[in-house]
Amino acid sequence: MNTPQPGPHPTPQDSPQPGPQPSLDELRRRALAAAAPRAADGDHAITCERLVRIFSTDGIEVQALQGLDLTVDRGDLIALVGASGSGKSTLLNILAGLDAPTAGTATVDGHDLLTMTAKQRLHYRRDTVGFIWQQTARNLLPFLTAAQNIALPLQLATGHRAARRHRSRVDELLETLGITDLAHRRPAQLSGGQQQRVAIAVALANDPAVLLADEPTGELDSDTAAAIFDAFRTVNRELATTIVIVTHDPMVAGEVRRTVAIRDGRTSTEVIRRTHTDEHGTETVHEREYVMLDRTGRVQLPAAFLAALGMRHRVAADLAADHIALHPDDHTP
Ligand SMILES: Nc1ncnc2c1ncn2[C@@H]1O[C@H](COP(=O)(O)OP(=O)(O)OP(=O)(O)O)[C@@H](O)[C@H]1O
Repeated sequence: MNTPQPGPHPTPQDSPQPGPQPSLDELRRRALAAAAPRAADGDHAITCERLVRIFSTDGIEVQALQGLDLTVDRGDLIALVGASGSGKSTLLNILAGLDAPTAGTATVDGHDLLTMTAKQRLHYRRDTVGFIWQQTARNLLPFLTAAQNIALPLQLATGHRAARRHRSRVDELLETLGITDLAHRRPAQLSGGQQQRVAIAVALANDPAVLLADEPTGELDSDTAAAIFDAFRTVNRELATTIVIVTHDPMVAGEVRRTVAIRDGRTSTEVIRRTHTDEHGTETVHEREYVMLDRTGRVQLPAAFLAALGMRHRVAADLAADHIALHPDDHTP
């Protein structure tokens, strides 16, 4: 509780003496310093704080991201879910370096996405992130074979100098994704699921720190979608790549350890799944839903919980040894 403390009232002597006004440059420097991201956190592949993206079209402003907070640990595999228009693709495009945020902070593998120059953004897109689109045809060049598609980002990064190294990287990715026998086929000779496997290999070619996928199973039937998710899990396990997948598919969201829900341009709740193996080797999966806690201590409680207990404008908060209890407001004036 922030109770005002009794104390001496300020007197004219206590008031700051008028001094020279700071220059515009000085004010700008202070504002930038205050807004600067905190020191890069070694454990986090992705950190977003109070991320804002405003689109202006025909004089109308849409606030697609409204102060979104998200951290993703290195090596994590997470699903981002949310209703249409909640801001999932906007977030993914920012993380991919395809779009720039309006305000807030966003750091991926130590790269500050707000202050990047156009040239740095180009390098970032090529070396730090891999991206997979929903439209299978958009991920691959139709006139190249699967192996040539995978080799292309390597050649763009280092030229043709390291051809032998490129070949072994292509072979390694074909094998990890179980598509070695498809190496010489063009996209039109592959099924949708096979094309997405090749697309994952293309996105991984330059060994990115983070792999981003926007509805990668949206055009696939459920069996093929499950197989693609298996491929993501294999890549995550074997190559330790951090993976963020936007999806509408509740089945897909149920397949990852962490599912983060976005609502109205903010992260709202997340579900963490833990697998427990007992002494007989039997596995059980435990699920727990969490709400986000931001740096100022704000939490967004699930609407269904609030409605169930009739909680509206305020709640009574009590601190216990290991939890905080929230009770409906029973205060009668
Ligand atoms: N380029 C743009 N110009 C104007 N408004 C945009 C633009 N891109 C997105 N928006 C708006 O921002 C909001 C969030 O859109 P976004 O595409 O991120 O949602 P989404 O959660 O990915 O939706 P979906 O699941 O339907 O793809 C929407 O209101 C959308 O209309």
